Amino acid sequence: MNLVSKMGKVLIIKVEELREYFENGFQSIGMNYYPPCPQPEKIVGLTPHSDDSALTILLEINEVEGLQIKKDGKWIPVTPFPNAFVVNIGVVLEIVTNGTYRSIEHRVIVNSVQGRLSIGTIYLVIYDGEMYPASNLVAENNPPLFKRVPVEEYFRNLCARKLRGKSPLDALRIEHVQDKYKFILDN
Ligand SMILES: O=C(O)CCC(=O)C(=O)O
Ligand SMILES: [Fe+2]
Repeated sequence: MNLVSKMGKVLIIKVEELREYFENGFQSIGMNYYPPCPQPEKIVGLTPHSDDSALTILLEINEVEGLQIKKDGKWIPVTPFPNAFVVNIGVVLEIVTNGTYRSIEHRVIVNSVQGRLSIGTIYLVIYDGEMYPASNLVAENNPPLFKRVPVEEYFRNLCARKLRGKSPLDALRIEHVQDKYKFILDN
């Protein structure tokens, strides 16, 4: 809540709205072990994905490289930093911040020498609520980029597919380009 509140303050999201979303959200924890592999180029540690959390806080326990983020179509390694967390924006915050904070696509690759250990906590919204862009971040010249969706429905759709390829977030995107063309045609 502390981290999310600070982000909300910077973006001028109403505190009540943040509470509604996050105060009774749940947190879970997961540990990942990527054993060394003699032919690392033939396998994937963790397939490319965006986190479906609000925030993910990750500790690369034994500081072995492997995490990569996709930037401008290229995979960039995230070099482990001693005693530091990696904080990832998840799709929930992307929706709430109306796209101001983006959830970045990432993956994990393995190596032939050293196993990699990480531990992540994910923080989520309340299950019986709805996800939608915060009201202060939506205006006539800044339309909502995502449709409002019940959290439960979003995660049901998410579980119906594998952790692969397009996120169900893409199904929620509102296309505004057409509105622009319509405006040009109408005028
Ligand atoms: O092991 C890692 O560094 C990343 C794990 C991850 O992306 C995840 O659990 O969602
Ligand atoms: Fe992840």
